[in-house]
Amino acid sequence: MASTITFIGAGNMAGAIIGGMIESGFAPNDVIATSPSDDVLAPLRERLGIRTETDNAAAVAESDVVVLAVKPQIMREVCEQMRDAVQARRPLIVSVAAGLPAETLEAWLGGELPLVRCMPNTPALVGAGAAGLYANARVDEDQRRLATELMEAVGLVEWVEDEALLDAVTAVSGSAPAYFFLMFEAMEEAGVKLGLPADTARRLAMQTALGAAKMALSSDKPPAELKRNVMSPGGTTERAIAHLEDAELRRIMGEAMTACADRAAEMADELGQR
Ligand SMILES: NC(=O)C1=CN([C@@H]2O[C@H](COP(=O)(O)OP(=O)(O)OC[C@H]3O[C@@H](n4cnc5c(N)ncnc54)[C@H](O)[C@@H]3O)[C@@H](O)[C@H]2O)C=CC1
Ligand SMILES: O=C(O)[C@@H]1CCC=N1
Repeated sequence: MASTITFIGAGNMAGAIIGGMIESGFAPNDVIATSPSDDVLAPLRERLGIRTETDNAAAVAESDVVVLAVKPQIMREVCEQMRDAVQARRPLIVSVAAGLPAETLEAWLGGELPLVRCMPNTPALVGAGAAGLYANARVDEDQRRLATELMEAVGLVEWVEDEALLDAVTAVSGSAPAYFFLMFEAMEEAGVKLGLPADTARRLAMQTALGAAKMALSSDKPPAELKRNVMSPGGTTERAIAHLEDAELRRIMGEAMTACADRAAEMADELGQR
């Protein structure tokens, strides 16, 4: 039996997951997206053929899975407003919100609910997402499979058994597309300084990132060895890599990712304790 999956919130993340789901063959009629504004919903409805609803509780009343995809800052209010509908239906809850703990979300929704916390990323839109998932003790095997199926429709799924590790997942994949986009910006700017047209530099940098990722994923060699294979002794790459190592790229990445994970934990404190 097909499950009805409702997305509460229809912004960047929900749009990316829904787009990937439809692309991978989920029936548009089984998917509902909600938002207070029909202006947000209309393009999704028209582009993807999914159902939409401005009333969260009405959508929940016919759902088997409810994906919480609003900003963490308004999550409490949104959960409390649909608490009765959730308790009447008891669907599987999947939260994609950064930071917010499973226990807090479950309490805001009235308690005793199967809940999966998921940290996805926006490349889900092109079927190349990477998500970390954590299930609370009420999630049964079928629900675990359903959550896996939902997120595998848009990319890689890795389960973690310790909820705190989702902060690490946020640093490694949730926020990480932005690190690579920053790298693209920097490479394009440098390419232009070296004389290339901007669009040429951009295309070359992006294709190279795609190639490097595909190659690393399909190789049994570790990245360090693949890197060494590009570095001819006394050649150009060696010079570039030495510069990046001297500039302590590893330390900078470590600090940025620690800041990211710390912020996820901080958000849980800020938002969960109200
Ligand atoms: N953007 C990203 O790369 C990632 C975001 N997330 C998480 O996804 C969640 C959503 O983030 P974004 O999609 O970036 O935000 P967004 O601002 O693009 O989307 C939020 C959506 O919620 C809707 N909304 C506002 N009030 C509502 C209400 N009362 N009922 C229903 N919908 C309502 C808005 O219309 C908007 O469409 C956040 O909790 C964030 O932590 C997680 C991983 C990656
Ligand atoms: O920046 C954020 O808070 C969200 C969560 C992970 C990616 N975007």
